Amino acid sequence: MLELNNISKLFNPGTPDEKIALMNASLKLKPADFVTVIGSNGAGKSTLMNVISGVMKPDIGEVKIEGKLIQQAQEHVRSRWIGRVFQDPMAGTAPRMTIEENLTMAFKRGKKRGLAWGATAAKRKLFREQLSRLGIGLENRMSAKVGLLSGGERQALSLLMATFTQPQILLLDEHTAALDPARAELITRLTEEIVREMKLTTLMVTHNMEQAIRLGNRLIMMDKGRIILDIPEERKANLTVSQLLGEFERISGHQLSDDRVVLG
Ligand SMILES: Nc1ncnc2c1ncn2[C@@H]1O[C@H](COP(=O)(O)OP(=O)(O)OP(=O)(O)O)[C@@H](O)[C@H]1O
Repeated sequence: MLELNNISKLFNPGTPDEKIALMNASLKLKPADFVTVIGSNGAGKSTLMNVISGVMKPDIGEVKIEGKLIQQAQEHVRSRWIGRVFQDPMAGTAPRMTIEENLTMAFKRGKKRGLAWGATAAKRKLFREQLSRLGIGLENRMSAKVGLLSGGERQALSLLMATFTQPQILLLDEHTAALDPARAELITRLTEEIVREMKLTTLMVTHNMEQAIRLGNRLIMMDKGRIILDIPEERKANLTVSQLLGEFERISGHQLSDDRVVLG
């Protein structure tokens, strides 16, 4: 499904400010893989997401979706195949537009099959159905401006918009980190449901170690631009947070230094 081959990305190469963001990173995701990603500060997690979504071009290496090289495709073109939810609830939606207008944008981006663009009543019915899945009453507020929603509501809408057209890849970039615990729990539950129901191939960066173990079927660890460990489902199922941190230390030779780490 998604294939990264020997991706490297340096910032400010050849200067005293040189930073290795990715170094020879390779990763293959099978359809419906749900992979959680943890790592130290500056390990390259966001850069990995940026290289996949087309925000950044790698210096070297290949990005493939379903066997096709996509590194020449611009970010807006890739957004047909790739859905992304950011940490900032303000990032994925347009605040001055209504919920319905925001959903229309997401709908247009992917052009959901089988529904004519002009069929307004059918479109509205679909939006209402999708919103009611979130279970937070947004289906009754379709003409409300998105800027008026709470952070949690907005992030739920961002998640819905990112997955609306069943993207081939879903990127979740610390998407619960800026929310209070109750809202983070809601978004986590919705994520699990949507990913499972739609069988989405998903990559989720998190600072929450318990979440990294509990969610998904694979866990990868990053350090200094490299993927240092790839833990399959069987091993992940019985892992504890202290074993996970011990494993990180054993392989990287140092403790996980993450100023936003949540142990669980
Ligand atoms: N635009 C940029 N210009 C210069 N250096 C950058 C840029 N973006 C990232 N870096 C550097 O690349 C390295 C990887 O950064 P990245 O943001 O991918 O790490 P991360 O794992 O997401 O970190 P964190 O968990 O702290 O957010 C870091 O050393 C960072 O300082």
